[in-house]
Amino acid sequence: MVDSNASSGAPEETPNPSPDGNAPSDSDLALDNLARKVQESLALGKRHKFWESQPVGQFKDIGDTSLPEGPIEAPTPLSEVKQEPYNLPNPYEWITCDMDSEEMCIEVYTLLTNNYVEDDENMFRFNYSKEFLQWALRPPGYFKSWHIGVRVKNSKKLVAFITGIPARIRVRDEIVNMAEINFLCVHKKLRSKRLAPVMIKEVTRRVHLEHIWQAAYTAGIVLPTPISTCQYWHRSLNPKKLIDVGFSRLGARMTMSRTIKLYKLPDTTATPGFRKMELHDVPAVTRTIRKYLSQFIVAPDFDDNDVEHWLLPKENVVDSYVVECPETHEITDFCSFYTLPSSILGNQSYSTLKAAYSYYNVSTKTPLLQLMNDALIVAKRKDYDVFNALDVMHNGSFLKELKFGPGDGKLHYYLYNYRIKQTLKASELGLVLL
Ligand SMILES: CCCCCCCCCCCCCC(=O)SCCNC(=O)CCNC(=O)[C@H](O)C(C)(C)COP(=O)(O)OP(=O)(O)OC[C@H]1O[C@@H](n2cnc3c(N)ncnc32)[C@H](O)[C@@H]1OP(=O)(O)O
Repeated sequence: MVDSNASSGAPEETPNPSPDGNAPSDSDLALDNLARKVQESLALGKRHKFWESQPVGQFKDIGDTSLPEGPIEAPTPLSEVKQEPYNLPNPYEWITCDMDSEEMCIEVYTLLTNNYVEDDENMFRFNYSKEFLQWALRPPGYFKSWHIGVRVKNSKKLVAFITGIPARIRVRDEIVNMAEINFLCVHKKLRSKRLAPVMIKEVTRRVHLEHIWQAAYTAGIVLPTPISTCQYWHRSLNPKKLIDVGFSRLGARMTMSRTIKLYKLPDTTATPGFRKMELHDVPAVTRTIRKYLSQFIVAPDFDDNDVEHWLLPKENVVDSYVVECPETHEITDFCSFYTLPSSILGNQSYSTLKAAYSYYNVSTKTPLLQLMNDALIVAKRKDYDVFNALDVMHNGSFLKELKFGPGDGKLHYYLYNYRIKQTLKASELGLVLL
C-alpha cells in the first residue's frame, strides 16, 4: 500500500534525483530519523510500560557498546514456563486458529481485511488474501498453537489475532532458532485497552513451550529498539490509477500523458533464459540464495524445504523467476515478489490496489538492474498497479534508476531477546518479513 506496516502518505510521483557524492545516503538519513525519534520520546519522558519489561534492547542503552551481543536472557527450564494461558478480560477467550480450515481462514481474513494495517491517512488497508495467509502461516515445521485468536465468548466473534512461525535466522555467524511474529491485530473497537501486550505475552509463552527463546518482527512504529530502519520505495506500473486513487501525485510540471510515458515498460523481458521457477530448480536456487545471503548480517538460513515453500511460484501469492544460462543450463540469477493487495478506502471507482512486493533477488551474471527491470515487466504484464521494494540487501543499487520513488513511511526491524551492538544499515539486512 502506500507503504510499510503502518506507514503514511503518498510517495512522490517523480523519483528523487540521485544525491550528490557527499550527501548522506537514504539509509543514513533513516538512522538519523530514528535517533531523533528516540531522543524526542526520551525527552518527553514517554514510557513504554510493556516494552520496558521485556528482554529487548532499551532506548537508554543505545550506543552502550559494553553490552554483549546475543541473547539478553538465558532460556528458562521448560518446567518454569507458565503452563496455562494468560488471563484475558472476562468477555473474551483464547482460540487456536486452524488455518487448514476454510471457515477459520475466512474469519481471520475478515478480521484482518477490516482491521489490519492502514497508512497514516487511512486511505489504504492491507488486504492479505486467504491463500496468502495459508502460505505465510504454514511453512515447514510450523506450530498450529502459534496461530492465536481471541473470540468474544458470547457471540464467538473473532476480535484479535497474532501469529508466530518458526525460522532459522543467522545473526553474523550464529544461526538462531527464532519465531517470526506477524499479523498482530486487535479489532478497531477494542483498541487501547492493553490487549496487545497480553497477546504478545501469550505468543511468547507458546513459543517458549517449543524451546525457542528469540523472535524477529517488523512494525511501522518505533518501539524499543529497532535493529534497523528501512524505507519502502514504490515503482508505478499503472500511474493513472495510482494518481486517481491518491496513492501518488502528478509531479510538478508533469502531465498525465508524460507520466504514463515515463513509467512505460517494454512488453517482453530482456534477459535470455529468464523463466518462471519450477520444482526441479529448488536445489540450484537454494545454493545460489544461500551463498548470496551469507554476506548480510541478519538473514534467513534457507534449506531446500524452505526454498520450496517460500519461493516456488504460487498463483497470486508468490512469483519467482530464474535465469537459466542458455548454454550451460546453470541457474545464474533469481528474482521474486509476493502479492499483497490493499483495499482502497472510500473511493468510488476503485476498491483494490494490486501491489507486488520485492522478495529475494540474487544476481550473479545478469546485472541486478536488468533482472529487476525484467521483474517489473512481468509484474506489469500481470496487471499489478505498483511494485514495492524495501532498501534492504542490494536494492539501493537499482531503486532510483528503475524509477522507484521513496514512500514516506518507515519499516522498523526488531529482534526479541537478542541484542545487536550497533543499529544496522538497511543494506546489511538480508531478511524480508511478509
Ligand atoms: C521468544 C518469542 C517472543 C515472541 C514475541 C516477540 C515480540 C512480538 C511483538 C509483536 C510484533 C507484531 C508485528 C506486527 O504484526 S506489526 C503489525 C501491527 N498491526 C497493526 O498495526 C494493525 C492495526 N493495529 C492494531 O491492530 C492495534 O493497534 C495493535 C494490535 C497493533 C496494538 O493494539 P492497541 O493499539 O489496542 O494497543 P494496546 O493498548 O493493546 O497495547 C499498547 C501496547 O502495545 C504496543 N504496541 C502497539 N503496536 C505494536 C506493534 N505493532 N508491535 C508491538 N507492540 C505494539 C504499544 O507500544 C504499547 O506498549 P508500550 O509502548 O506501552 O510498552
